Amino acid sequence: MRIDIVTIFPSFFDVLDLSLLGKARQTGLIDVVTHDLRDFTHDRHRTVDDTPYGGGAGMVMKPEPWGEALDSIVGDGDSDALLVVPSPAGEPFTQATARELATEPHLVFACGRYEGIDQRVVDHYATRMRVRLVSLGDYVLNGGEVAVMAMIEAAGRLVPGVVGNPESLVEESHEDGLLEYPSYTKPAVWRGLEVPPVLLSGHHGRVAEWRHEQQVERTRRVRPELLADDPTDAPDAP
Ligand SMILES: N#Cc1c(-c2ccc3ccn(Cc4ccc(CN5CCOCC5)cc4)c3c2)n[nH]c1N
Repeated sequence: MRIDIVTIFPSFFDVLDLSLLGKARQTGLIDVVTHDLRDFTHDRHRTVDDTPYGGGAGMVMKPEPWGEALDSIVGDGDSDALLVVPSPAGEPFTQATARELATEPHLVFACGRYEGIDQRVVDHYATRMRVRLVSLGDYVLNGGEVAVMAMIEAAGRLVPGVVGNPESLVEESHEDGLLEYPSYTKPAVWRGLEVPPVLLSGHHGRVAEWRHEQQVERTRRVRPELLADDPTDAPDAP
């Protein structure tokens, strides 16, 4: 997988050299390249923003640098790459979105700042490639970098070979539509708190049953809307 990130803060993504994704980069499973948007400006101040047409607070990111930056990545014709634009107005980023991104051979992330990117950038590239506006959640960040970091981590760990034990990806929160069960390790008693006895029983069937019950109970308590599609698990179900 090739990942290109356009941002005015390229060093923000240096942390991707660490941990799982660092190893994935070293082994060539995931190739991440950052591009400084200011390298695609031509004025002395390397200007990337200007005042909004129609008035309003804040500044909007100019289309010209974005056009030059994105053309340098995907060329000036049609592209098979997927352009992902973090935005408060985007579709919700979910585990399903992460799974979809993990199948893409080439992702290009456009990290906006200020009040966002001139709309014509999205409109122009939508004529030449797939473009998805995606939101990390219903809160306002100062730019796209934090969102892109989360999206790369969520999708990157699903790329085959990145996570050592693929089985660990199966029983995770949201993978099966439920929140994860509680986990325990040694010691068997800690500050007077015991590990649930079923987990010490060695009976795999009972352990699996208990873990699923915990998932359903936790999901019903914390995220009942995730159960709404399955009336047998819905809250107060008969
Ligand atoms: N993913 C994600 C995000 C983002 C996100 C993503 C990308 C950028 C680029 C700039 N910003 C700052 C910003 C602040 C406020 C607003 C709203 N105003 C715009 C002008 O009209 C009035 C309303 C927009 C942009 C960003 C925020 N926030 N929250 C998420 N889940």
